[in-house]
Amino acid sequence: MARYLDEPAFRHDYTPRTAVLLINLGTPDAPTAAALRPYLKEFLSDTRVVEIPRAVWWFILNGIILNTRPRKSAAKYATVWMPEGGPLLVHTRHQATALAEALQARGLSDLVVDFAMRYGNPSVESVMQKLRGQGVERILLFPMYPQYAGSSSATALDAAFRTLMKMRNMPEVRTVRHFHDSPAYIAALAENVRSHWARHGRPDKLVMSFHGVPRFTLDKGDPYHCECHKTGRLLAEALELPRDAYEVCFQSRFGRAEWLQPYTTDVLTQLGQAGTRRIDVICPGFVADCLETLEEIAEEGKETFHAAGGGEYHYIPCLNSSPAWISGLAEMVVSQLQGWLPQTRENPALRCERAQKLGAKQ
Ligand SMILES: C=CC1=C(C)c2cc3[nH]c(cc4nc(cc5[nH]c(cc1n2)c(C)c5CCC(=O)O)C(CCC(=O)O)=C4C)c(C)c3C=C
Ligand SMILES: [Fe+2]
Ligand SMILES: [Fe+2]
Repeated sequence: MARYLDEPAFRHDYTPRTAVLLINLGTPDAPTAAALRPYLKEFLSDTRVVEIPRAVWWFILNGIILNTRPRKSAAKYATVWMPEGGPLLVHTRHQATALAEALQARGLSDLVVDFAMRYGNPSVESVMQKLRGQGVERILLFPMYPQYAGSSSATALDAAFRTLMKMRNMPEVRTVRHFHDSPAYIAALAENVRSHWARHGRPDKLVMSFHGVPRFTLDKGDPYHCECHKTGRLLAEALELPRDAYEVCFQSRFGRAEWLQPYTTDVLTQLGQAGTRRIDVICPGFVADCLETLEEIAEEGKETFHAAGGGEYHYIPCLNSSPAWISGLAEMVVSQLQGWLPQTRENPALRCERAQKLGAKQ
């Protein structure tokens, strides 16, 4: 295997470009067991995601999980699949297009905006290679996770760094670590909730459900738990909610180990048992709707709450391509790109000897 990826020969005659690369988690290519298997294998083989000793995990993953989970997960994906593909992919694609338009409207039409997925397609490597082919020499790597976690943001950046190791002419990169307390993100979330309330009235309780991670990661230094709580507090402040009007909880537990608590299912059950007349559930940690929000929260969550005796259940969709979010995202991008814009074309009179011999083309 070649040490480096194919890259275009160096040229003098183009203006080096800057790109924003949105990176999200990834989704299977189809809602089928056959498509789920390689996706789950790639995802669950990531040592940032599952920290069980490799030899033990290899047997559990290949012997049990990959023989049972693909079929079960495929059935869940089938309930949320959209005509253009998996919701996470569809929303991320829309977000990239809308962000490019918002940046154009700010006079940044030369910026390239693209997206990639940490697992599955389009892979981080393939998109970064495409960007190099487009003359991109500076990349803002933007994991689409508001709260930093080793198992989400860091592994997305690992994939980009691994790609850089395969590049002869390595571009400059900047990374976004998190944006859990960014005023633009909080304002977009608050706007999303307010517009839901303007149409449907207010609940007794706002449930903020974040993706969970194993509990031990908090003790070992992962700031994810605290960042989720800070987002929750800032969102509540923006909505002027007292502490007893909202709950922060954690969903999507995987395996038998303890994950961050309280678990969303327990909170929904308790609120139902308490006879709560109406709850609204929002998933602030996901900027795009996906299996975990549409199936686990909007569908299963509702069943859990109703089965426990609860009343009305409203799921508030993710930010997706809401105008407030896209404009907030553009604001964050512009602030991250300070000092990188604009880039200028090299003076032709100063081209190197090789380029002068090659003539006007170079
Ligand atoms: C095995 C442990 C898992 C950890 C740790 C984990 C962290 C984590 N995940 C997200 C965001 C998403 N996860 C999604 C799906 C999903 N997550 C896990 C497991 C862990 N996640 C699995 C096995 C799956 C696949 C679906 C299934 O079989 O249940 C998704 C949705 C993807 C989609 O296609 O729609 C997202 C998004 C974060 C942010 C995070 C750590 C903070
Ligand atoms: Fe997950
Ligand atoms: Fe904390």
